[in-house]
Amino acid sequence: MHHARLPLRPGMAVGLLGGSFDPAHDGHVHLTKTALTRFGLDRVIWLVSPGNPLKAKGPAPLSTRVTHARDIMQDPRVLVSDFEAQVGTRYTAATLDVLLSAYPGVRFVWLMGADNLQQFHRWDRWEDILNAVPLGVLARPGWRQSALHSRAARQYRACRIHAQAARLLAHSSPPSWCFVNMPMTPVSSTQIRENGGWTTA
Ligand SMILES: Nc1ncnc2c1ncn2[C@@H]1O[C@H](COP(=O)(O)OP(=O)(O)OP(=O)(O)O)[C@@H](O)[C@H]1O
Ligand SMILES: O=C(O)c1ccc[n+]([C@@H]2O[C@H](COP(=O)([O-])O)[C@@H](O)[C@H]2O)c1
Repeated sequence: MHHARLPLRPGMAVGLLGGSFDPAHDGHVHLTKTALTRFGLDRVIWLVSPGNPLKAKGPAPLSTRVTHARDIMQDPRVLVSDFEAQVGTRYTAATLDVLLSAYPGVRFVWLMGADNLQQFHRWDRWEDILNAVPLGVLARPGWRQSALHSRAARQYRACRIHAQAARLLAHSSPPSWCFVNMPMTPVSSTQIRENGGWTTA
């Protein structure tokens, strides 16, 4: 399980944004900047997935997606990484197992758009994820209500941190989660692919 060492130090609050990034777009940038500010994070790592386990169709080649993501996301606090391919994981729970043991003392927070919270209970070992790291959820067009009524949200209602206390999230003990609104960026990778803005040749 060798990987290029990530530049993280104990005590840092580090957001993890997993995604296909097929391709990366302004919505991802916007989510990341909002998360840095609202959750008081020191760093965000984009974990460019080798392939979402729930999606049947494979994405564009990993190196293409990483290169494009690095072009789009230019902020010294953000690192675009192919960590999952390096360590051979594609399930989030497994990725977190590796990260938590390799970087003790780092305060990881798993970030996601509200659409992902809605189907979060279908992820492999989803309750292990919630028990491993705090979860920071950012609103996305059309998904606020269904996300807040999702199975995970209902089951873990008591562990929700109010948006006004979002800066406590990285310092809270899991299970904990926080739902933060942000100005909507109505863009998606699906839309870009359908408009021919991204070719997977
Ligand atoms: N416009 C957006 N606003 C807020 N969150 C977003 C936005 N676009 C993507 N996200 C979030 O970013 C993460 C990674 O997204 P992903 O790479 O799947 O992009 P996507 O646009 O959702 O792709 P696709 O359309 O192929 O499903 C997910 O947690 C997703 O919820
Ligand atoms: O671990 C799982 O079972 C799982 C199921 C669906 C999605 N994920 C992760 O969620 C992130 C968002 O995926 P995607 O394809 O919607 O961009 C990405 O890091 C995936 O690996 C993880």
